[in-house]
Amino acid sequence: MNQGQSTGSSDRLVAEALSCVRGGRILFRDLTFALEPGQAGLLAGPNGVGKSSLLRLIAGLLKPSTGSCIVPETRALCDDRLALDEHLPLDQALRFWAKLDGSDDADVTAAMARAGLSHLAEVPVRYFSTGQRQRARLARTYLTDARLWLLDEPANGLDTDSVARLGTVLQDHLDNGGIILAASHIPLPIGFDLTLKLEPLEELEACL
Ligand SMILES: Nc1ncnc2c1ncn2[C@@H]1O[C@H](COP(=O)(O)OP(=O)(O)OP(=O)(O)O)[C@@H](O)[C@H]1O
Repeated sequence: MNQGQSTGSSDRLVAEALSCVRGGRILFRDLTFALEPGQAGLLAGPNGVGKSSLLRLIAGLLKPSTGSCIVPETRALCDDRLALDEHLPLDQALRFWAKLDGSDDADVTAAMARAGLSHLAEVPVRYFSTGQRQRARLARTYLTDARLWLLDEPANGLDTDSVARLGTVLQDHLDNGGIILAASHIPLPIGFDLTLKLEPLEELEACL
């Protein structure tokens, strides 16, 4: 097997001939694409086709089976894992990460406002509803100053107003030179420069 790499950093996201095998199955092969600062890419395709795997691979959490990837040095992955201490009120849970990221209290306040969660700052995260938890995940992403945002179903559980608010924040990120790669079954209210439609492959066995 030709082991792939996820190495190098730049202002751009460049994926070269990426392939991914999981559980003995080829999910995708020879995927090549690039996103420039200010550009957004949409990952589409049916359940289980490998969208989340591709995001994790670009985040550096999975190794490609073949190919390589050059990514901005700072990247944030927002997926269904809630990396916040559920026993803490939201503002304290976010402050924990702010300290590690070198952000300050004003950044925490701004991230909560952008996620529409200012009124829940003092509520323990464990009491949050489905949509509020999703907005808390997004607030954690907004708190980073990562150039590349990797968003896995960012609109899951959001009401109409929250989807619109998400669109505003995503557009701000692009306008500031950020890059977004998002997997979403729900239409997101931003323009995409690139759509990658992943198709199920026939092979049941890895043969890379
Ligand atoms: N840790 C793992 N080990 C083995 N196989 C895995 C692992 N995680 C995911 N898979 C498999 O990889 C395939 C792709 O999963 P992935 O979550 O990337 O799909 P997806 O396109 O994001 O799907 P969805 O639209 O349902 O979110 C699935 O068949 C899944 O069972």
